[in-house]
Amino acid sequence: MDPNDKEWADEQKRVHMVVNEIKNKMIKLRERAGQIKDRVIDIRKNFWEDVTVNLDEPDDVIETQASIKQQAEFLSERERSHGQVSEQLKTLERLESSPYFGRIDFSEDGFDESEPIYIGISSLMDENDEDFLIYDWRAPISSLYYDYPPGRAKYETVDDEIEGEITLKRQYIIRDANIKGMFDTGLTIGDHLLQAVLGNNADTQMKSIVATIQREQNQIIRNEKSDLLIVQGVAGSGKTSAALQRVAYLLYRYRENLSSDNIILFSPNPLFNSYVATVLPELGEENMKQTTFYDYIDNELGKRFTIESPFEQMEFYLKGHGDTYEERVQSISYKASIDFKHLIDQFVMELANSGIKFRNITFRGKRLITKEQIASYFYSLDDSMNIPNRMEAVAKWLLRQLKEFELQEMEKDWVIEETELLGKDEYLDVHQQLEEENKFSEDTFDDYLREEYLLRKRVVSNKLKPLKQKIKRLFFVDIKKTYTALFRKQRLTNKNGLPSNWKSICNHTISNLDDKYLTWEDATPYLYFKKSLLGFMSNRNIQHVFIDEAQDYSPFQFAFLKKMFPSSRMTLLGDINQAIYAHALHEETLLSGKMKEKHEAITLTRSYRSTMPIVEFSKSFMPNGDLIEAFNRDGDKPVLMEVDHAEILNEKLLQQVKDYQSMGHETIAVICKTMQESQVVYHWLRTRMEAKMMDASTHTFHKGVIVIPAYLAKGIEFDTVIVYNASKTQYNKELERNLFYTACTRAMHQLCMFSLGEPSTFIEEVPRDKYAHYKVHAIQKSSR
Ligand SMILES: Nc1ncnc2c1ncn2[C@@H]1O[C@H](COP(=O)(O)OP(=O)(O)OP(=O)(O)O)[C@@H](O)[C@H]1O
Repeated sequence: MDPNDKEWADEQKRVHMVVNEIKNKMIKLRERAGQIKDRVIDIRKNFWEDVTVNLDEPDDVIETQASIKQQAEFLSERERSHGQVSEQLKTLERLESSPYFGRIDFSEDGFDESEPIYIGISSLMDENDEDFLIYDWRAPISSLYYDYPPGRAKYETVDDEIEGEITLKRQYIIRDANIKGMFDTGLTIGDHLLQAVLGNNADTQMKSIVATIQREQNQIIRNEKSDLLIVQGVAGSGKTSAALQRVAYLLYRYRENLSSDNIILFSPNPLFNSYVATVLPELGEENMKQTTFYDYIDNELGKRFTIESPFEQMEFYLKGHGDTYEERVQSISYKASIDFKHLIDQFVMELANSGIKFRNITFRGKRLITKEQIASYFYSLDDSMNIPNRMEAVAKWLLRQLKEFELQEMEKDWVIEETELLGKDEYLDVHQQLEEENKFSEDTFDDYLREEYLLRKRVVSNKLKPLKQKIKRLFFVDIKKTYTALFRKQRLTNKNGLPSNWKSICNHTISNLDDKYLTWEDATPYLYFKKSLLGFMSNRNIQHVFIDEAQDYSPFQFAFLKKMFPSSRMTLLGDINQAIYAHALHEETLLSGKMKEKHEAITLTRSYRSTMPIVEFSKSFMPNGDLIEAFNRDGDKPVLMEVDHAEILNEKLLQQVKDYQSMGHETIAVICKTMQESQVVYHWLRTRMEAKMMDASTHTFHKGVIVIPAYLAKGIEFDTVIVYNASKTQYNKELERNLFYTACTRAMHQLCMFSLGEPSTFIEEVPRDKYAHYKVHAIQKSSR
């Protein structure tokens, strides 16, 4: 639409009117914030003046306490409302520059007039608080905007379905209260706007997509019915974006009962956490809890074990050779399976009758209760109780035993000696206690004995405290030894379904456990086993669990998470084509459509991240690639440069990076296959230009030239991608197909692949017209 149109002028007038209203509201709110702040300062200053303090009689003490409590509540209520007003101000500040991005004119059946609905990141009422000037994008009526082209349409309210006709659908780009662009749109939400958004440079932080959410993405965002929602979406189809806008939607929809603390997102790596950190705050919401599955496990087991990270496991896998390589691949695959979980469950059932290993309870080098006594008590308990409940009963029994022991121990010489070593404070404390308890005792000798008694009690109790705490934490169960017994026992079996190298796998597992080392494939089963004995203490505070890159979770890991969050709704998002972990090779991934649990599945087939030529190229070597659809954004064909010397490769790489920089690209990723390769490339590059290395410990994402292994680039995107060595020797095995696909699909605008020698078989599968192929024999010379 043209800025000279009358309609444009009218719309601009409305923007000014709305922005004026926002400004007025801000003035009023600032005034209110100031008043509340003054009041808060006032209350803090005069806190004690307004409290009646009287400690003469017990009744007076109670009254004083009540008075203090009341005053404290009054203060925190004021502080809370100050917080709320500040939040409202922040939202208005966000609206001030760009109050809305969309409009639909909707005429509800049964009403004559069609009403314009303006949609923005938050609602805004008019001066009299009667009419909506802006509707929040998450309001029920706003779904019309995302779901329908002009014509018949309907939306659901909490208890009704409203039908009618959309007579107009319009999009705006508004910056600093000026309309920069305005489009009337048809079927999909603004190709124009989407083209503009996707054509921008990559950012180090993900952006919100509320202005251009597509219909199929909206289905994910607003899904309220499913307890388990599984999204299979091709690379760049907006899975992560949809997940984050879904969090914002849920926080709005259930704002009475749901807060960001009730939502957890499992993300693929620490870098990803910072990459997505700004989306929710941009939408006026707080971030949900975020963790990686590794951090979650490490938090539980990291004190007792060194735990291999999934990336270390990946490095092992990608090396592709070694004496025990095949055996370990088998082990990874089996330990990821539900069969292995069944094996553990079966073992736990047997342990209910015998076999759990316990630890002796010792104190000052002396065995107080032997492991045999504990075992005998445990197995004497009613076996209709489950194991964790029996463990709790054992803990209580042990604490009772300790209490008896404590009384006996008080008489020992060492205790008397230690009372002499107690500090002045302890003496004073005991003296005071005695004074309170024996206020009117006049017998000094008696008082002395009592004092001594209390001191001895204190010495023993202090000494026993750590032991009691350990008992409460059920440390008397020797989990490692019990778990090891599973493999000792198992290595004798040769059942169907077990890997052919099972005996050897068992031996390796035992030796790792002895060394307090957990491989990544062992970590979840071990924790699952531990919790099967000690109790899951499931996290009922979490109401929604989001798992991004869900294809990388094994069926065992998923079953574990279900058990940890039994009452939570789950949203799993992933792409089977990006499954790169070894267990995914033989085992089903969560997204392969064979999930047994009741679930709803949504498929996203359209890729928004990369230009059409990049999508066309990368889908050509993927099975079912024809189901991947490219968003229509033009760009250069991917380039393959085949070189015959590592030196030439490096020189060409340098040249290519410089070319991309001169084209204005800001994030340029050199993607390698392994960490080792990345380090070599990084060391070469950084002596010639500014470059950064990203490894598993990188927590923030910066613009510039980045060297990164493919598996760490998951979930993020770059203006341009250079695949360092896309040769046949590097990308050949089936899982390497997915790794290569993941690498290529990180590119938004340009993709270049170098190949030292013959190119990867995957590239050979791509029709020749989908990429440019250059063979470079010497640095200056290149031929087509
Ligand atoms: N509706 C949309 N409007 C604007 N941009 C979008 C939309 N959907 C996706 N995008 C953009 O496409 C890119 C890819 O999105 P996102 O990272 O959410 O995809 P993904 O499916 O999680 O990708 P992958 O699995 O490859 O990591 C992002 O830059 C995102 O902003």
